[in-house]
This record gives sequence, structure tokens and C-alpha cells, in this order.
Amino acid sequence: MKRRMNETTTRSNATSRSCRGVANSSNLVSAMLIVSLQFASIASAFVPTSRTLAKINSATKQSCLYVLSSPPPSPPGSSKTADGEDKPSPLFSLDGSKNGIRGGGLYQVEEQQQQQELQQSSSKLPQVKIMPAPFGNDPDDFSFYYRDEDEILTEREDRLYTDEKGIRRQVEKCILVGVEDLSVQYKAKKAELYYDPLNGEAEPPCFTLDESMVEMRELIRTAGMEIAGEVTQRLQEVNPKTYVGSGKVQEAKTLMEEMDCSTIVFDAELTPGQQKALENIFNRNLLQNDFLVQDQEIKVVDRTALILDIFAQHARTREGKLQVDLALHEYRKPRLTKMWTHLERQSGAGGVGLRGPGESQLEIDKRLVRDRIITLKKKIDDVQKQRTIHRRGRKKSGLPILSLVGYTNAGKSSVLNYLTRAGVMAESMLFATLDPTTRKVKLPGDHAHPEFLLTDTVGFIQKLPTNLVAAFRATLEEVEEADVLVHVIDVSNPSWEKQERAVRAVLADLGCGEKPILRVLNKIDLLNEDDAEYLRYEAAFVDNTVVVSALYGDGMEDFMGAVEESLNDLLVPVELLLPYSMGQELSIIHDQGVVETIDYRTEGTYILGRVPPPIASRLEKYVVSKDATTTSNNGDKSNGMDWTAVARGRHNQQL
Ligand SMILES: Nc1nc2c(ncn2[C@@H]2O[C@H](COP(=O)(O)OP(=O)(O)OP(=O)(O)O)[C@@H](O)[C@H]2O)c(=O)[nH]1
Ligand SMILES: [Mg+2]
Repeated sequence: MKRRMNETTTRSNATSRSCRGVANSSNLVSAMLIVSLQFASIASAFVPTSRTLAKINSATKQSCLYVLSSPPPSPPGSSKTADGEDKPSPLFSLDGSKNGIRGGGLYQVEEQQQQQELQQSSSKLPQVKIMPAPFGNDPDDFSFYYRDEDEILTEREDRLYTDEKGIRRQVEKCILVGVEDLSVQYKAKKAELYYDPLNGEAEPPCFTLDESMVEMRELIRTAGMEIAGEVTQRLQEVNPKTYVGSGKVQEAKTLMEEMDCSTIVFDAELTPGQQKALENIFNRNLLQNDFLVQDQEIKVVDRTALILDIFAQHARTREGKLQVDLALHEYRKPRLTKMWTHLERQSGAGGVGLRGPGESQLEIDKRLVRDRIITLKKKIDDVQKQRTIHRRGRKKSGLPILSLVGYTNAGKSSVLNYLTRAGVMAESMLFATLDPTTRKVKLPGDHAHPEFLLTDTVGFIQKLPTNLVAAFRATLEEVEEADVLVHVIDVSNPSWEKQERAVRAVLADLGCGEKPILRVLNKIDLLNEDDAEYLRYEAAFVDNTVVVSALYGDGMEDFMGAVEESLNDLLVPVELLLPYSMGQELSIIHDQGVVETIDYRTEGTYILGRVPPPIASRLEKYVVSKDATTTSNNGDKSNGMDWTAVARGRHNQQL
């Protein structure tokens, strides 16, 4: 009986958490349903249209919060910003002033009704603590936390501190735990001794604890959390049960209590077992007879969950979202058992024929996750088919493809934006780009290749979680398709050399290690004059290396020259005799290849030059035999004509 009551308490706790927009990982699937029902009910309390997050400005401009609500219908003449864009109209202010009333006529009546309803609800709002924005110059700018309607529920979803009204009350605080595994360091150092950077296989580098912690701080900041404290440990070998030693677990627990945090982030890929063990330890005071008796649960987030949370926030395209959702479900699948442990045990105690509700719930959860994975894979397959068609189209166009690769935040999108004004989001955050963008680039001046395609891709990171690599396979296919890889490296980062090697290792894993690589040492403007000069001097002796500032454009001409050279290397020499009926092929050769000699003969057009491999194979049957060439060349000479003049066609034209 007591057990039943406990169970009911647990469930009601779960429900009450969900009511605040909480989707606890332990009851993820049911929470998703409850959350959507709750959202629907909150939304319907205002207006029965789609929900959005609207910004509420207090009259004093001191606090800025979000409310989950529906926007009023956009009337004719809605307010516009100076740029002419629709300004999100504040729905109401905390002091009840009439901010946000727009439009007239019918709309105005409707809006006034909404306004009254909203003001009534606002008077019931709890007084909220004003929290500074985690970053950015504008303390009122919480736009970073905006998530769109079809947002993906991640493991951090229950940490958004939203209340029943959907108002975000504070920024999530966390404790960061880092470990230096000395055994791994030792092995890496040993491997490095025998590592031949020129001929050897790409060796993944080993980042030190400090380097890794710097990166984790950036990841946490990008995810929208605040670090309240850090715990680090150097271990001969990691503890297989709890990853860190038991003393460190206790230290972290005390720190969490002191700082009033409910999230602990590990700089590691934790196994489901380790995560479960750690969650049990951290939640020990909250549990009684295995049931949660307090409202708040401490959450253990590992590197994969953190990166997935960032991915979920940054995915823009349908494919990107599907991929993130798939990776999240793959991540959850082995962790499902822990979620319902208390109920599972109950079923075990019941014996045959007395299976408790827990077991069936676990089974349902497992089935739902399995089904979702199958559905997601099917959807991704469909999207991929479309992508393959596009890719084939691009290949058919014959234009060379360059792919921007590199460590996250290295400046890949900035390079693309500089060359094409593509307007790809380039921000000081990790994994700003998830979805690949391809643009046609036209080089200014005289070039054998006036045009090529440039693709921006997702950034890499050290210790790239394995299921993320699989999830981004489709995106990385773009890299596999590329003729040349443009490796952008952020030289202002003290660990840039290790980052470069980490990227090389991932590329080797993808089977792209052999592709021609053009190194772009970026952010040179952030180095001091001497360092910049030294780097430029050193780079001058290294093949396929340029030093640039994608933000200010320094060295971008060198970059274009290097692109041109690497594209030239891609061409294969050909000697052709094309019938006059193939004028179109001739113009393609002019566009995409280099024509060194052209001779208009009676049989057709004789061409000596270099073309991209696909064109060479397409025109294989028009290749001139050696004998024919000799005769022809002799003939040319006997005519006394200089047929070696290079007919460059449009390559000589100023673009
Ligand atoms: N000072 C300076 N900043 C740069 C330069 N290039 C890029 N940045 C900045 O570096 C940050 C990251 O640039 P992005 O272009 O988004 O980098 P990315 O490699 O595309 O990053 P992800 O998409 O997150 O992997 C942005 O804030 C850029 O403004 C540069 O040459 N100099
Ligand atoms: Mg980017």
C-alpha cells in the first residue's frame, strides 16, 4: 500500500515537474505528451493559435522575460523596426501598461480582450529575480534562449527554469567536472614519439586537462548555462564505476549543494552505467525507498548530451533536425532502463504473473524509442535521396567542389561569407553551423577556373562523440564529395596545432585523408605583430598554406591564388579532336579546363590542354592517337603557323 502511495507521489511529482515545461529524461516520452498538453492548455488560455515565445519588456527595462503564449493576429500596419522588419510586439508588461497594443478595427477589439486576459494572468505572476544575460552586451537580450516551435527535446529540457506561465526565471547553473586520464596521456605521448606527421596515419592528439576545460567552458556557455564551480582530477586510470574517484564525487556533491546547482557536466563520454551510478549518488538525499521524494532531481550531463543540446538549438534545416533527433534517441536507447529502475525492481519483486506497471512502462518506452528511431531513419533516407539528386546535379555541372572543413569556431562560415556574402551564421559560439551550405564562387581576375562550388560544413571537435559522427554522416558526405578540402585553422587559439591534428584524424576516419588539402591559417589579426610576421614567414615555406583574416580580408588574395593552384592540380592533360557539332563541349572545356593549344582543322577542333577528370572520361573517344598528333603537328609546322598560341577563351576576360 505504502509502495503504491509512493508510486503515486512519484508520478504526481513527475507531472508537476512537467507542468513547468519540464521534460525529465526519466519520463521522457510521457513528459513529451504532458508537456504538449500543458503547452496546449496554456496557449488556449490566451488565444487558440500556435504558440510562440514572446518577449515581455518590463516598463523599467530592468527585466526581460519570455512568456509562452500566442501572438495576436498580425494586423495590417503592424509595427516595424527601423530596418522595416516586423517587430515582435510585446504582449504585456509586468506593470500592466498597454505595451503591445497594435492595429485597429476588429483586430483592436480582439487584442483588447487578449490584453485583458493577459493582464489578469500577469497580475498573478510571481515576482521574478532578474538574472544577467549569460553573454552578449545587451543585458536584456535573452534571444539566445529562443527555441522554435518544433524544438527538439533534449536531456536539458527540464532545466530551462520555466514556470507554469512558461516564463524563464533564471539561467541554469552547473558544476563542471574534468579529468585528466594520465594513462591515455602516456599512451598518446608514446605514440607521438613514433608519429610521422608527413607520412604516418593521422594520430588524434591528446588535449591537456586545461585545454579540455577551456573548451568545455565554451561548450557550456554556448549551450546557455552558467558554470558555478569546477572540480578536476588527475587519475592514473578513470574509475570504471563513477568515472572520477569517490572523494571527488563527494566534493562535487557538496559544491552543488553550496552553489544550489542541479546539473553536473562531465567532460567525458559517460557509459550508461556510470551515468546511472552517478545519478544515484547525487540524488541519494532526494530518494526514499528508491522513490523521488523531493521535487528537484540532479542531472548528470556528459559531453555527448551537452553537444547534442547545442546541436538541437542550432539545427535549422529539416534534415539537420531529423539527424539531431535521431542521435538523441540513439543516445537515450541504452539509458532508458535507468529511467524506470524503481518500477522495474517492483516488477521483479512481484514475480511471474505479477508484473508491475513499471515494467510495462519500460517496455512501452523502449518500443516508442525504437519506433521513433525507425521512423526518423526512414525520413532521413527520404531527405538523403533528395540530397543525392542535388549532389548529382552539382557533379554534372562539372564545377570543382571545395569543402570548408575545420575545428568548430575556426572561421569556416566567415570564409564562405567573405567570398560569397552567403549570410551563413558566423558567431562566436561552437557549432554555429550544422547544416551544409553550398555556394558558387566566382574568382575575380584571370583564372583557368573562374568558378567553383564552396561548401560550408559542421565543425569538428576533439573526442567527437561516436554516435554524433554517425548522425552527421549525411552532412559529412559533402566532405567526401569534395575535390579539395579547405582546412580552416584558428591560429589565435593556443591549441591550434592540436586542433589541426584532431581534424586530420577525423578526416582520416572518414576516408578523406588522401584528398588535397589547402590550409588556411585564419584569424591572423588576433596575433601580435611579431607572431603574425613569424607565422607568415613560416607559412611561406609550407606547401598549400595561406595566412588570412577572413573577418578583415587580409591574405584573401593569396587564398584565391592557392585555390586556383589546387584546382589546376586536379585537371588531367588531354589531347582531343572534337567534331564541330560538339560546340557545347568545347565551351565547357573553355569554362572548366585550361586550353593550351587550339587548332581548327578540317576534321574538327584540335585541343591540347587540361580538363577535370569527369570531362576527360566523357570525351575519351575523341582522344587523338599519338600518330595523328605527330602528323598534325608536323603539318602545322609545315604551314609555318604557330599553333601553340594559347586560346584561353573567356579565361582571359576580366570577370
Ligand atoms: N578576429 C577575427 N575573428 C574571426 C575571423 N574569422 C572568423 N572570426 C570570428 O570567429 C567566430 C567564429 O566564426 P565562424 O565563421 O562562425 O566559425 P565556424 O568555423 O563557421 O564555426 P562553427 O560553424 O561553429 O563550426 C565569429 O565570431 C567570427 O566573427 C578572423 O579572421 N578574425
Ligand atoms: Mg560555421
